[in-house]
Amino acid sequence: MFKFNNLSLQIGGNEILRHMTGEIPEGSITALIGPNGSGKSSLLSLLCGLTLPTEGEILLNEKSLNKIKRSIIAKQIALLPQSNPVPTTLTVSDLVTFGRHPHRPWYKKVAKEDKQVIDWSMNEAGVTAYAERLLTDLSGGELQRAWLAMVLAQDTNILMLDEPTSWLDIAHQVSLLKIVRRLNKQYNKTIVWVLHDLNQARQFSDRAILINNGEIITQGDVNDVINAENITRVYQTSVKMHSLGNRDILWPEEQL
Ligand SMILES: Nc1ncnc2c1ncn2[C@@H]1O[C@H](COP(=O)(O)OP(=O)(O)OP(=O)(O)O)[C@@H](O)[C@H]1O
Repeated sequence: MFKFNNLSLQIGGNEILRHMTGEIPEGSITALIGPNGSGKSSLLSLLCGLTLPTEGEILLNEKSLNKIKRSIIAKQIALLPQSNPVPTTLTVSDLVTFGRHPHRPWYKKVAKEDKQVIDWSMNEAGVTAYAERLLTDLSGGELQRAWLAMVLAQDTNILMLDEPTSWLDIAHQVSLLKIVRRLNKQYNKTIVWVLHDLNQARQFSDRAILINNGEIITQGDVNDVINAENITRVYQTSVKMHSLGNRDILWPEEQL
């Protein structure tokens, strides 16, 4: 699906990303992990075609991403950014309807098929009950799920989610992680997400790309990448793997 080769990004003379080479296989769930400021969102932005690399190339299904029209990319890739400005006059259902934008001309009425996808998306994200509420009247977690519904309504094969669980309580975190994994299994959607919770990343992803200081340190099977040795080295805090029931949990060694 995605292959990227020797990607570098400079902004205002600062080297943000350096010589990144890797791949994201079709139908996989890939977690981008790494400390704050390491370059995860910047890589996501390049993969969506929102930012152009200073050097290197991204291939989407063997085709150079910068040669694909934005209107075509919008039908293939949906992005949930880390933070969004909140439009003050929109309701949840207005926002989710915007998700259909790549599939219908703006001057046309919402078709029956669009309406079905909008309703399905709101239901999946758990926002149907407050569909007619203004975005400004929602809590942080409710708002996050409204944005997720908009992304789902875009109905793309690739979902890029930048810290989708921030603002969510633990029940809604698990619910979102499960929704995304079900979309992956049921519809073979390719998922790339930035997750700070390394145990969640390990449990819900197939692969991981570990980034530090704008470089890829390692990538591959999530269990090979997210281990105590790699995490201790890159995050510079000592962690250990513990068995809890039938699961391994990564936990800091530092005593509080
Ligand atoms: N437009 C910009 N101009 C200058 N520096 C930038 C710009 N965008 C990002 N950076 C810098 O690039 C580095 C990587 O940022 P990025 O947002 O990709 O990191 P991240 O790994 O997603 O971080 P976090 O986990 O904190 O969200 C940071 O040092 C950031 O300050």
